[in-house]
Amino acid sequence: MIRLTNVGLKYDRGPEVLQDVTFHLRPGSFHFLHGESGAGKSSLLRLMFMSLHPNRGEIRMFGEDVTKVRPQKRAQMRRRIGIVFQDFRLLDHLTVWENVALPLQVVGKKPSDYREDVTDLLQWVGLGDRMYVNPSVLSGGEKQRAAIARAVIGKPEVLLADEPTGNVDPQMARRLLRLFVELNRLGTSVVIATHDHQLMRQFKAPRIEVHKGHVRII
Ligand SMILES: Nc1ncnc2c1ncn2[C@@H]1O[C@H](COP(=O)(O)OP(=O)(O)OP(=O)(O)O)[C@@H](O)[C@H]1O
Repeated sequence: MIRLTNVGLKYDRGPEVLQDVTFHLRPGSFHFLHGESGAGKSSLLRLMFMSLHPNRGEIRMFGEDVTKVRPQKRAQMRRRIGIVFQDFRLLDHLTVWENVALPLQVVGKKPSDYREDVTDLLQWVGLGDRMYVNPSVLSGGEKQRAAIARAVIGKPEVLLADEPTGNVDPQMARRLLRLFVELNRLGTSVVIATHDHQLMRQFKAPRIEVHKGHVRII
């Protein structure tokens, strides 16, 4: 499903921030992505989301070599991936509800087919009374929950989440983890970048460890 072989990444003329990264994530797998600040976790997620290109090596997503596919095909492949960015990237000209509905709208689903699901999910993540406001008025934790709802609503084949519980209290972090586990149970491959040791203790899963640009799965 996701296969990286001897991948190297550098920004501009800087040093390689990821070196010789090789791993394979199977369909339906669940991994935490862990490493010190600046180790390269977000960069690795962006490579898997195909928004960054490696300087060397090969990345295959859904069986395709991502550096060889046309931009239009890459955009189609991205629709199979749910992503939670560290900076949320909610669209401020839409309501929270519309943001969460967007992934379903872009794949041509009818509003009548998803109206209830979007509302139910927003209630589940504790945003039942914030659905029709603009994301700009939300707190950091509320934005994070909206971004998570948007990433999971379409039951993507792959979910990539960058510190998805960084702005919420431990109880909400557990609730959100349950959402990721449930999605994984339905077949989604999940990768969650986190510093949260408590979260990693609550759910035993292999870790993709990033240390000084090197990656290993433990
Ligand atoms: N756009 C960029 N241009 C130049 N260097 C970058 C860029 N983005 C990241 N880096 C560098 O790449 C390295 C890895 O950064 P990355 O954000 O992937 O780490 P991280 O493990 O996600 O860190 P954190 O846990 O603090 O979010 C860092 O040294 C960072 O300074």
